[in-house]
Amino acid sequence: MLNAKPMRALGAMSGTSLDGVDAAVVETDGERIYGFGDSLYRPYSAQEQTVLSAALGRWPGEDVDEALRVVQTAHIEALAGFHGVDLVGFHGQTLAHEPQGRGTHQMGDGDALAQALGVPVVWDFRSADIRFGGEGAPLAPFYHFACAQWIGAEAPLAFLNLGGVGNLTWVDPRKATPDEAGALLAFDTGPANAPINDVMLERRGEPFDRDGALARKGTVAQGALELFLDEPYFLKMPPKSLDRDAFKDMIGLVGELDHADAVATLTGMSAAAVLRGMEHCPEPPARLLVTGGGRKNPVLMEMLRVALECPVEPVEAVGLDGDMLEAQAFAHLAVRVARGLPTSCPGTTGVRAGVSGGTISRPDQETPASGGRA
Ligand SMILES: Nc1ncnc2c1ncn2[C@@H]1O[C@H](COP(=O)(O)OP(=O)(O)OP(=O)(O)O)[C@@H](O)[C@H]1O
Ligand SMILES: CC(=O)N[C@H]1[C@@H]2OC[C@@H](O2)[C@@H](O)[C@@H]1O[C@H](C)C(=O)O
Repeated sequence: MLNAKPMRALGAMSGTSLDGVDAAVVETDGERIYGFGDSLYRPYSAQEQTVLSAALGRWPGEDVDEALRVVQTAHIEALAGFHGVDLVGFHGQTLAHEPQGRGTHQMGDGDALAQALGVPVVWDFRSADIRFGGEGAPLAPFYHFACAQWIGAEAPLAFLNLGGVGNLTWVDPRKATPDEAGALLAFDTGPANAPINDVMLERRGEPFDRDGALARKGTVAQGALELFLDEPYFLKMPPKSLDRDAFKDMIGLVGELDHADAVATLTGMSAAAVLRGMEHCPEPPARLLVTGGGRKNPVLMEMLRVALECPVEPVEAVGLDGDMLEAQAFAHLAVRVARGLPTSCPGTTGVRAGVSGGTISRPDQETPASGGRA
């Protein structure tokens, strides 16, 4: 592959926990990371979250107008202050995900965003992968490969994202490219924060279990944990992916428990799902680097540490930003799409062969690069 000039790409991610939009700049040619730029978090208001929650499970053509307005407005507010950007990677808001059924729905209008920002926008990253037999997720693994090289890793390691859903990427940084056979194995581990958040909201009126404070006071109910681990998903070989609410029924398993035991048990379930996932690693990783909001939950992190032989650290241990890694991933992937490079491969989504997902929308008039944020 000829060397390409690095671009200043701006990625935007609105994740399954519906907390807000993360936006971050990466200098990248889609293969290597050259540096990081500015970043910004634009939270959704409680009212916006209510609108988005109500739209979960809906497909294109169903009643999503109000939710679409929330997503578009929040993204324009988050992204408009960045200048000197060559390309935007716009993930959108996942409302529904059925790779073997109706497909996947990342709500968002990349055309309108390109017009509003005056910058080309890459969006709809997941559909092409599903068309070619893949799960459509996870897609961050190609960026994890670039991160492994950026930090100079020489032995296989793993990245774990603890968002609403958990996903694990095993990386062999000795391979030349992410789509080389054996370079990556990735899949969703199971629910991570989503069920904890749902129960915290329902029982305590709080959006999440800050610092694992409630889980720490409770005890994991072993019976419920075992029932959870009987789910056929855990026996399935990767690649595999999940919808946010695929495990909604697990909340019923803790229905009879008091608040602290319920949250401790859901936290234990998230950790146990990761531990099951680790068994799929082709060889033991030298370390497990954790990104996403769950890395800030010390109870969850401790459950992983006591059960695993390798060090379990937040990605900050290697100088990466765990709040922005997914936004950066979609910046990096946008550049890959612009260059026609694959964004997924059999090891990451089960797609038949490497495929470059994403649609590029160009504005009628591009905004000249200028100074400012990023
Ligand atoms: N201090 C904290 N203590 C405990 N949990 C936390 C803390 N900070 C964040 N979290 C959890 O992390 C979640 C946000 O994580 P993140 O932003 O990675 O999710 P997401 O990107 O929306 O999800 P996904 O990766 O599934 O799309 C919060 O909803 C909360 O559950
Ligand atoms: C369909 C969808 O939006 N999936 C998300 C979700 O959130 C975490 C996990 O489930 C992962 O599969 C994916 O996001 C990350 C960014 C990914 O594609 O790598």
